[in-house]
Amino acid sequence: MDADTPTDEVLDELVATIESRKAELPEDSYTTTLFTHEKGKNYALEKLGEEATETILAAKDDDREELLYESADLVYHLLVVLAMHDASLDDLREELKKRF
Ligand SMILES: N=c1c2ncn([C@@H]3O[C@H](COP(=O)(O)OP(=O)(O)OP(=O)(O)O)[C@@H](O)[C@H]3O)c2ncn1[C@@H]1O[C@H](COP(=O)(O)O)[C@@H](O)[C@H]1O
Repeated sequence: MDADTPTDEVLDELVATIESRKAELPEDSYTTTLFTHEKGKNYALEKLGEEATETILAAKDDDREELLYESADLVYHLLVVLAMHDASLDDLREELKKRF
């Protein structure tokens, strides 16, 4: 993924990067640490919970900039946890579409 990626393709590009890290486990990657931590998937779940809490606190503070920053952290960690369970972005889209 790079800065030239159109914004409407960002989620797909991010998931492609996460899937690539999951397959290749490069050493210098934060995503790799989430997939390989000694606590197992609990580590990524703890991070997801932390980011959810930080997002809630930003919203309670009416801090729009912080809300967007923490929401991006939250979405990234959610996408990693979905990838851990072999759930794709299309699976998520399908689930959301069912509710239309
Ligand atoms: N979108 C993200 C992303 N969002 C958050 N993070 C990391 O998630 C961690 C969040 O943990 P913390 O909140 O504890 O970190 P922190 O720096 O203290 O942050 P705050 O407490 O201030 O919120 C930080 O290390 C962030 O770098 C991310 N790491 C990676 N990505 C994407 O994943 C791609 C691959 O990254 P690597 O796997 O590292 O190559 C990157 O190019 C990005 O596109």
